[in-house]
Amino acid sequence: MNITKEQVLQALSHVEEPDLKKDLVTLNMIQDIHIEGNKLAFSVVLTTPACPLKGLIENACRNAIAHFISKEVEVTVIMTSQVTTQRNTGVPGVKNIIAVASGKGGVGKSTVSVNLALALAKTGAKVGLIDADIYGPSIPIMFGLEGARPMATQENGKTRIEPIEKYGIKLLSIGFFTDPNQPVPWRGPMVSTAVKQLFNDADWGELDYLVIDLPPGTGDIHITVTQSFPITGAVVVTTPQNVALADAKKGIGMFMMEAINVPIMGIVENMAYFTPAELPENKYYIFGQGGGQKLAAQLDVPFLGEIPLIKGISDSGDAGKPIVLEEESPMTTAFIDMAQRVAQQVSIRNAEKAHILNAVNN
Ligand SMILES: Nc1ncnc2c1ncn2[C@@H]1O[C@H](COP(=O)(O)OP(=O)(O)OP(=O)(O)O)[C@@H](O)[C@H]1O
Repeated sequence: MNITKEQVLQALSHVEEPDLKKDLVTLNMIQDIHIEGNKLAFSVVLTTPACPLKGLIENACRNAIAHFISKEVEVTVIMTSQVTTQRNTGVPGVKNIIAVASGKGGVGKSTVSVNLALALAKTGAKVGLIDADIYGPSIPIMFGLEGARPMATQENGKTRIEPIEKYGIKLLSIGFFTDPNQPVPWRGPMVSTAVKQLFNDADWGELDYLVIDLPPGTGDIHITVTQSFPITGAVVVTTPQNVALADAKKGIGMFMMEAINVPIMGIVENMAYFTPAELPENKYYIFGQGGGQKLAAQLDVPFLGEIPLIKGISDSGDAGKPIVLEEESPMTTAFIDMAQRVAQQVSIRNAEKAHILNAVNN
């Protein structure tokens, strides 16, 4: 059989990337085509290793080759990725900044930030995490790093902070620089300077995603961060109760304000239902069902998933080993699904931005 590269590209131009709504060839996602007799190999370069549609896209490619060329072709598809970016994040080497916020305190914003960062890393992405929650930095405890002090060096009169590496991600917490036994009353300008240093003075290296755990509510830090660094998008965490949902709505309203203008990547409903460890298929919606989903529909923003209330989540946080690190548990699946949806939103935003930039330049 004589297959040509043109035939392969022609066949694969019938495969659409479901999120980006263009075909794989136009999106330049097909690379390294090798043909030897009836053997064909090529790479599909996805926009994130956390792509939830990986399997679907691979199958569509195989079907297109069988349909448009021949069923006799032996196809090897290599699924790889190159995370996209469309803006200068203000932090060299960092492609995307994802802010995690909540209207109310205690809804599980830090739990979601940590498990989101680790889930993205688990899919193969390069990930960093900043804990900017000055009122209660909980990330040191969740990583078993209480009392840790990151290395700092002086370079040409500038301080360089080395983020701490654990469980495959790089992290810095405002808590590494304060004494938990002597809470300092932070003043506005001090906070802004300290938080900016976590971005600017740290050696983050190359990162696909930098996740930032913001303090609850809306305040100075939100304004500092969103105005100093172009955020790819915000993930808003809520619990199902009406008070939490009302506060989440306020939080989303803040990001949507003209002066702030951060895209909302979606809502995560934490503690959505209770599941007993011994009966994981039983779901008890003790605080009411579907509130997060309804809010997302009302505000026309994506819904990123429900995370159950499970004692293991809080135990693992306290024990310094977040639950998503467990190999096989329904919780790991819930957090990985959520992380995939977040990565999907990042890719969609970046593609939309590229489209707008192209339209402006042409
Ligand atoms: N899905 C869950 N199941 C069980 N416990 C949870 C869950 N999510 C969070 N928790 C627990 O609830 C408490 C608060 O969570 P977390 O610190 O993540 O909230 P937060 O919104 O970041 O709080 P803060 O307002 O202090 O920043 C922690 O003890 C955490 O372990």
